[in-house]
Amino acid sequence: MATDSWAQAVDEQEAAAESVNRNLRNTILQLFFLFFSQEDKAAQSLLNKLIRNNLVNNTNQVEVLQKDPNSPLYSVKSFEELRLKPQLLQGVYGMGFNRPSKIQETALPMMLAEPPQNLIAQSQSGTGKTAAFVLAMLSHVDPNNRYPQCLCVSPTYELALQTGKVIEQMGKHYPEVRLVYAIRGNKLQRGSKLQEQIVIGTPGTMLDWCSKFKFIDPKKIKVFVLDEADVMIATQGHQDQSIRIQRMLPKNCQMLLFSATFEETVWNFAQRIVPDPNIIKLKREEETLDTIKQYYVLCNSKEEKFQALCNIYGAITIAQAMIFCHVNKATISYLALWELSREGHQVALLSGEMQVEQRAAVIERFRDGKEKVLVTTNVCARGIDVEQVSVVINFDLPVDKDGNPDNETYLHRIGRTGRFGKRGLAINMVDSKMSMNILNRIQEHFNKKIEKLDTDDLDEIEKIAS
Ligand SMILES: Nc1ncnc2c1ncn2[C@@H]1O[C@H](COP(=O)(O)OP(=O)(O)OP(=O)(O)O)[C@@H](O)[C@H]1O
Repeated sequence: MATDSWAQAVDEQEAAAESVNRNLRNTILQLFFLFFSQEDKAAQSLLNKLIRNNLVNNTNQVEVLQKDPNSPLYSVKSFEELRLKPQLLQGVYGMGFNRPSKIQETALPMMLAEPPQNLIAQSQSGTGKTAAFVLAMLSHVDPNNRYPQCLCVSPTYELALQTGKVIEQMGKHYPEVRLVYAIRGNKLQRGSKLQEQIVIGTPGTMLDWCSKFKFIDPKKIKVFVLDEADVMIATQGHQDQSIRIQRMLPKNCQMLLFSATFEETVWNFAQRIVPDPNIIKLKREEETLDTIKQYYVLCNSKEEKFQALCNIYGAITIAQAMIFCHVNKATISYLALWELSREGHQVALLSGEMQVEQRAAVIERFRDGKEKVLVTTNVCARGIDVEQVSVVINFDLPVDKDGNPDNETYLHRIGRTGRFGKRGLAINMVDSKMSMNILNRIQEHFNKKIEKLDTDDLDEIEKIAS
């Protein structure tokens, strides 16, 4: 049985590789044809597209990065050396992962040690944190025990669904382990006792399931994961609920906190609530990814910002883009429903005011490539993993409630592109002295220069994308 599924996983891998090769062969033939017909511009544009779509260089690039000690994808070990169960190795390879990333290689031995150790871990966006804690949960469950043993809490409904999918994929060859979603709308009968070993959900429903409805016996939990831990701690409601869940868990329950960002006060708080933790922390200058190029565009009005957006779209091929703006219905509707669609783009709109089920459906369509542009707010800033997002646009810069730069949100937003070694482009729209000041403070905070881009110069735009 195990051998069959292994063979099937290998077949799937080979079929995927074969289809990539076929596409590559066709495109290269097309490229030769264009060069020989002296269609230089068309050939150049196709070549750029090829590179941007990562058909040529992404696999190579990941391999190169995984050998570069300065890259967050650097690893010296194989997944075998991390001593994963054979079923999980099959899951990992079935997902097309060849080697662990730095965070996976460092965090997994700590998380799998006996006796279990707590961990607070920071690693750049898109470097495989989810896979790391999912593997830890799947490794710790005892499939013979039919009750919840691992709880994983995410800040949003759609992120909980996305992480659940990763658990399902990684655990594909480990069918005895089951998963349930503690999210709004998933109604269980009163008095039920869950048999699934892993529960993934949002903090409010998870708390209700542990305390009010008693679907989960918190005393039997072995692993408690807080994904996007800094926002779980910094947001009042999430913090209360997460801490109330934590108080119900046994003293020796393993606590795992993960995020790409930990503001100093949040980091200190995390260390107070997690007993004796292992710590993986980035230096400030390591937080940004070199694979994401950052630019800003000077504009005088909303209309000019929109024109800049159109120029960018006119100059480069964008696989998929996410455009972030303030929680302002008027701007969102202006961009999504009217202007961009009128320009012929397939645009989706996602804001926090929508029903959660509706939001999940929008993300699903975007993930499937049915829409190429997602206009959204901070509700999508964190965690969402859509491989084809090659450009992130901050139509409005991220600010906190006092109007100060929200550095953490900035990092999470731009991290929706450039996932796992891919190259990405982040473009910030600046439309006032105040927003220039915010951008400057973001640059200072990360000690990273954000270059100016003239969107009236199409050649310049083409250059930054090549
Ligand atoms: N070892 C690996 N080899 C190849 N791809 C990987 C590996 N680990 C993770 N990935 C892929 O990299 C992408 C990013 O991973 P993931 O979503 O876990 O990042 P993250 O660190 O949790 O990001 P974020 O901070 O945005 O939440 C995913 O598409 C995932 O499938």
